[in-house]
Amino acid sequence: MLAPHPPGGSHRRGYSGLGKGKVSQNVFDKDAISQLRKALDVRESFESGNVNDEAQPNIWPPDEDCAILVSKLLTSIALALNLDPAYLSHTHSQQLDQLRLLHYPPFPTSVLRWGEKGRIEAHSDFGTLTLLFQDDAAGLEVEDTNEPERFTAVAPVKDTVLVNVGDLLMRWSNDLLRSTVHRVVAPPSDRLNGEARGEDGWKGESGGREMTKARYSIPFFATADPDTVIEALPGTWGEERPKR
Ligand SMILES: O=C(O)CCC(=O)C(=O)O
Ligand SMILES: [Fe+2]
Repeated sequence: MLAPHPPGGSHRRGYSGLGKGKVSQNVFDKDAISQLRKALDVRESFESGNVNDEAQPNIWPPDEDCAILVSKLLTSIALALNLDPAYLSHTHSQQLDQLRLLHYPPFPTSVLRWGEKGRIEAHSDFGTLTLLFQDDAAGLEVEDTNEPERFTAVAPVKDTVLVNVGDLLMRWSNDLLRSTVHRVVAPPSDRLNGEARGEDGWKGESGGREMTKARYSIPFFATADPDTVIEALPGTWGEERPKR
């Protein structure tokens, strides 16, 4: 838990996990309150407030570590391209990053597999690099860069960060580094028994009662400072490989 609500009720900011809170507003008797607290509410929450409220400072997940990792990756990429090590990382000095907290609720597998509803359609990310933290729910797929429409499942690996190249870095590297088209669908393990499309949709033998479990993921999108001039990086173009 990266942004925990402080213990007690006075600093009302940050994240409270399931079963951490209990509203006891209309109960005043001490014994009754302690009795009530034994059965904690099944709820999680995140609280924030006015940025100028000094008495109640907001508590956000730290993103400094992500920015440091992005900087290290950019340094490695610069070295691999025979550039000055800081060539790319110094363009991220303003850290105009975006952190997205994603929750895909449990959903009937037949609806997801038949494509009536999706989790996230095929797309590429727009910045330079994306760090993706995912749980063990699976369902992420990447498109084959040589064969459009052919997707491969990306199995989640515990305690790892998945890195995607974004469109800006692809443009900048004159398409040497390709941005990955990716999507989230029902995981392969959720194939339906006797999978087949009935008259009323893709239901399988069980009549479409299976549920695909919830998925949580956190992408961290990095991008270059707005005054960065994006033109094909030295070494990524030449007679054989003209600038795009
Ligand atoms: O849930 C995921 O892992 C993918 C999220 C994603 O691709 C995005 O938000 O751009
Ligand atoms: Fe994405």
